[in-house]
Amino acid sequence: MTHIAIRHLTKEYGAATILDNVSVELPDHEFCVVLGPSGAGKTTLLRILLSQEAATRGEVLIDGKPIDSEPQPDRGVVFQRYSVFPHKTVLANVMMGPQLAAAPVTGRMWGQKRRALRERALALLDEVGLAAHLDKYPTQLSGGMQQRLAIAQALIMEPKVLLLDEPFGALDQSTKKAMHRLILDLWQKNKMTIVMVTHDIQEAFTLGTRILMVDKRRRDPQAPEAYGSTITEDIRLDPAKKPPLSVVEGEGDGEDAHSMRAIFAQWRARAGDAVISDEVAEGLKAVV
Ligand SMILES: Nc1ncnc2c1ncn2[C@@H]1O[C@H](COP(=O)(O)OP(=O)(O)OP(=O)(O)O)[C@@H](O)[C@H]1O
Repeated sequence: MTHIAIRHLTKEYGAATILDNVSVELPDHEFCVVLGPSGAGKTTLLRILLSQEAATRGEVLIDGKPIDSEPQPDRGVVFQRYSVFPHKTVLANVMMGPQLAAAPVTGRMWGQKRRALRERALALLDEVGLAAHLDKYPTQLSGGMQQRLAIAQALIMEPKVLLLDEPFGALDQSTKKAMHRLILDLWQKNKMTIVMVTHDIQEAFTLGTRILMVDKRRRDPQAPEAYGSTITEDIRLDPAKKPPLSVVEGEGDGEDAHSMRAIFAQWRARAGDAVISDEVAEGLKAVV
């Protein structure tokens, strides 16, 4: 069970307010997708969830306990790029995290423990489709393969929460689709709670059980940094009743709330209220 509670979270950098009083509860096994304009504070929110940044005010609780002030293996992360070790092979990359956790200085592990870890790493690499590339280095892999490796690297730590910061943003469409199938499969199997940032509305609808829009509610043209972002839309999607993705068309790129609302409206018009939960239908009445 992994329940995330974000309570009255505010983040300021000097005089600039980035996040302003953000509160949300994410139940166990939620696949939460965060959309919002560039600079809205999406990555900042992920970094706070990861303890790479401290909140100015407010708190984050996982299963009722405030998160540790340092990054811990209970929360894994995959960024858009550069999260694998370039000088290590695929297999060594995946074994590295548990080795460093067991022996922070040397990163070495011996005997039975090492054999067990190797077995686990091999199974995971098989799951993400990299079993045939164990001895390659990241530069010898395609972008999609590098992201598969980054996902395996995060999952070997058995995180309760997986944080994804535009992990598929740099991939071509067909690789992206394959990665979507993979991440949904891993999410089901591993029963983790996922929080993912993306600019891609189609991706949000494909993957999410919950979509949060992060944006400013108030703007002062004279003082653009005066107000921070908060959650302006909170949509629950019932995975059992999702329409085919072809229903989610539109030009929106997740950059603005307006295009997202237009897509919700279009989705409802084509698919009907039956495909969305009552709660979502209520939410839609409010925004459309
Ligand atoms: N360490 C920092 N010091 C000062 N300002 C920062 C710092 N980190 C982020 N910011 C500012 O916080 C704001 C939000 O940045 P963040 O990266 O969270 O936005 P984002 O929504 O993820 O944007 P994008 O979609 O473009 O990636 C930006 O204005 C950024 O300049």
